Amino acid sequence: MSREILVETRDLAMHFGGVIANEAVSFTLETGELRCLIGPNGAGKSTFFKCLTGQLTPTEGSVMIGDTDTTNFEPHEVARLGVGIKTQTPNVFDGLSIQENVWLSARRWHSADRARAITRETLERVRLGSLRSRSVGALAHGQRQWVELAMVMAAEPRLVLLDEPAAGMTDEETLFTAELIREINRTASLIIVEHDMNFIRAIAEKVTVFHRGRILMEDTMEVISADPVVRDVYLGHKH
Ligand SMILES: Nc1ncnc2c1ncn2[C@@H]1O[C@H](COP(=O)(O)OP(=O)(O)OP(=O)(O)O)[C@@H](O)[C@H]1O
Repeated sequence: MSREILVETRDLAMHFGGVIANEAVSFTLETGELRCLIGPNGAGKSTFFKCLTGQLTPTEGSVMIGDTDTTNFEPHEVARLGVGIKTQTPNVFDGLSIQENVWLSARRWHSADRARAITRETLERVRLGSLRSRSVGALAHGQRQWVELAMVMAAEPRLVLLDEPAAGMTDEETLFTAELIREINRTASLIIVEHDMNFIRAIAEKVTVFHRGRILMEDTMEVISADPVVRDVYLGHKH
C-alpha cells in the first residue's frame, strides 16, 4: 500500500514576542501513523500541537492537513476536516451524563439514529457502558479522560490529535489508555504529545523529539532512548 502524507508543516515558526517557541519545524505524518511528540519541558511540543489544531496561528511557515492548507484555520475548521482534538483543557459537560456527552459529539456529524448506535458502540469500546447514565462531573480523573476519548472516537475522525492523554493517570489507567489509542489507530492516524515514557513505549512506532523549539530527532523509541544526545537533552546538558 502506498502511503500518503496526511499532515505536513513547512518551516513552521511560532514566536511569542521575543520567545521562540518553534523554529523551522518541517514535519510530516503519513496516513495510518501513530506518532508521539516528546521532549523536555519548554521544548515547544504543545505550541506545535496548537499550531496543528488551530489554537495558534504560526508566525511563519505552513500547515497542511490532507490537501487543505490549515495554517490560518480556527479549531472548528480543523475539526470539520475529520480531525478529533483532545487538548489539556477539559471539553466535557459536567452536568450531563457520559452517554449524553458522547451522543452530542456523535450527533455533530451523524443522524440521531446513527449517533445513538455510535454512542452505544463507543461506550462499550471504552468500557463505560455500565456507567453510561452517570454524570460526568462525578467521575474519577481517568474515567473523564476516557469520556473525552470516547467523544473523539464518536466523531469517527481520520486524524486524532491528543495532548497528554495519560497525564495524571495511574499505571493501570495508563495501560488501558494505551490500549484504547492502539484501537483508535486501527481507523485513524494520530499525533500525541506525551511525557510518560512507559505509555510511549506501549504505543509508539515512531517518535519525534523536540528540543529548543525544533525537531532534534525522529526514530523508534528504542533508538531514541539509547541516543546519547537525547539523554543529554533530557538531563539538561547543553546542545
Ligand atoms: N502563550 C505564550 N506566551 C509566551 N511564551 C509562551 C507561550 N506559550 C509557550 N510559550 C513559551 O514557549 C516555549 C515552548 O513552550 P511549550 O509549552 O510549547 O513547550 P512544551 O514542550 O510543550 O513544554 P511542556 O512539556 O512543559 O508542556 C516555552 O519557553 C514557553 O514558555
